[in-house]
Amino acid sequence: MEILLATWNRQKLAWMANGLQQVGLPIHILRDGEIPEAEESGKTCEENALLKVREVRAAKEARMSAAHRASSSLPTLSENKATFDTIIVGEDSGLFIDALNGFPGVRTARFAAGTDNDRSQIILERMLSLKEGQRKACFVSVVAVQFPDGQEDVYRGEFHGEISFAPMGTLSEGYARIFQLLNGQTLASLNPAQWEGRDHRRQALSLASAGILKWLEPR
Ligand SMILES: O=c1[nH]c(=O)c2ncn([C@@H]3O[C@H](COP(=O)(O)OP(=O)(O)OP(=O)(O)O)[C@@H](O)[C@H]3O)c2[nH]1
Repeated sequence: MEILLATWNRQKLAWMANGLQQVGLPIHILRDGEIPEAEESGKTCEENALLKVREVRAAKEARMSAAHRASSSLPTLSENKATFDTIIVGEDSGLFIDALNGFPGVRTARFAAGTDNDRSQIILERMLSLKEGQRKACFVSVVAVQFPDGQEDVYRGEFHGEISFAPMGTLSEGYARIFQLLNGQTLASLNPAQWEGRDHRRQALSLASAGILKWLEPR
C-alpha cells in the first residue's frame, strides 16, 4: 500500500508529505505533466478536494486500461482495480472572510491574476471601510482521501483569525502577511512554531492520517 498525493502545487507537496508521515506508508507524488491539473469547479473545499483525487484515480485507471489494450498478457481492468494499492490524498484550501460573504473562498488561489501577495492587496482594498471587529476570517483546509476499495472521506481543519489593515511580516509570503491571530500578529510575523499544529492544514492532515490508519486496521 502507498499514498499518492493529488496536488500540482510544489509547496503543498512538502507539507502534505510531512503531515502524512505518521501513517508510515511510502508517499509518492505526480510526475511533472503526468496528469493535467484538475479543474477546481466545486463550490466548496470538500467538492474541490474530491475532484482532485477523482481526477487522479480516473487518469491512472485510463492509463492502465490503455496498457491492457496494448498487451493482452496484462491483467484485465477489474483485476487492476483490485490491485491498485494506492490511497490517493488531495487537499483544497482557502481564505473565507465573514464580511465579504466568504470571499475569496474556493477561489483564493485564482480570483485575480498575479500572486497571492497581489490578491492580498485587492482584499485589503475591498476591506478599507471595515473596522476592527468586522474583519473576521478563517482559513479552511479540506483533505480528501480515496481508498483502493472506492471509499472516500473528507477531513476539515479551520484556523480562525482576522484580516490586518496592511501586510505585515517577512517570515512568509502571500495571505500569511494579512492573516492575523487574535494577538494582532500576522502569521508572517510569527515564528511558525508559535502556530503550527493548530493551523487548518495540520488539523485536516492529522484527522486524515487517523482515518487512513483506521482504514488500514485489519477488518
Ligand atoms: O499564506 C497562506 N497561508 C496559509 O496557511 C494558507 N492556506 C491556504 N492558503 C492559500 O489558499 C489557496 C489554496 O489553493 P488550492 O488549495 O486551490 O491550491 P493549488 O491550486 O495551488 O494546488 P493544487 O490544487 O494543485 O493542490 C492558495 O492561494 C494558498 O496560498 C494559504 N496561504
